[in-house]
Amino acid sequence: AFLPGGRAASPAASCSSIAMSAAPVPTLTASAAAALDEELMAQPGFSLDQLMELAGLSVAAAIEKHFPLETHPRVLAVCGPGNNGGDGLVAARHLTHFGRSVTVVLPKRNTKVPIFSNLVVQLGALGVPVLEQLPEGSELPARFDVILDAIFGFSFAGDARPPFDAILAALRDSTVPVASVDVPSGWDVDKGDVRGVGVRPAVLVSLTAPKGCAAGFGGAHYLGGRFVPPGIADKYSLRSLPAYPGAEQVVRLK
Ligand SMILES: NC(=O)C1=CN([C@@H]2O[C@H](COP(=O)(O)OP(=O)(O)OC[C@H]3O[C@@H](n4cnc5c(N)ncnc54)[C@H](O)[C@@H]3O)[C@@H](O)[C@H]2O)[C@@H](O)CC1
Ligand SMILES: [K+]
Repeated sequence: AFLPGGRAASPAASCSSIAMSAAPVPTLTASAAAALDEELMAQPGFSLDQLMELAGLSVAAAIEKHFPLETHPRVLAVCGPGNNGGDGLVAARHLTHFGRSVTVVLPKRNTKVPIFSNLVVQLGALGVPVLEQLPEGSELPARFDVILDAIFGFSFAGDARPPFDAILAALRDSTVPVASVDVPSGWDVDKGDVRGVGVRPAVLVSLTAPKGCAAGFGGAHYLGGRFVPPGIADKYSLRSLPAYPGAEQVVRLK
């Protein structure tokens, strides 16, 4: 089921579209995604905590749908220094409540913004190990059934700096299936894996709307982040995104 088509793009929208299912799915450029994010907080007055909670819940729901608990009980959530990493911390908490055995890797702790410290405390209360370093690449297949890539999202730019460069390389080489949050880490947000150094996810969970890089993604593609009001959907030409069925937190695009 698709919502009625969107109106003409506003200058701020910077949207294009990708043909992935029955109808073209609109995409956001990195700059439009950042502007939309700010607008959600300024106009309907969402707090970052609210958006991050819904985003992380969507990610956990996608993992729950795609990777059965019986075959994929052990999840490694690798979390970066920004809000993409925050989504990963939230998803790790929900996945633990869903019955998964979750381990978090958080190489750079954000101690300045209380949201992040609180998320780490919440994981501690659930007994989730929070590591500073990625386990050896050779250990990953024996210890984990799925890796959540919450390293970088739509604000990533340039070459990944240490220690994330080595982490990206290890995930890229691993045989453990990767599920990426919003953007496959290491990919150019608008153009895709142009440098050939990014992760190679089996699953992508786009938040709010797919970013331009999703056009080059061949795996299972979900949309989550169920918080966009009609006025903002119109402004960014997102009206033609698929509707979420019932109480679902994700909808599969491909
Ligand atoms: N409206 C939305 O779409 C929402 C987005 N959220 C998430 O927020 C993400 C964007 O968050 P942010 O803007 O905090 O940015 P990111 O999480 O994409 O990354 C920013 C961090 O990465 C670092 N960084 C950037 N390039 C780097 C490089 N080359 N090497 C090493 N470090 C680098 C920056 O210094 C910063 O610490 C989205 O992708 C999504 O996952 C959600 O949390 C909330 C709602
Ligand atoms: K990511």
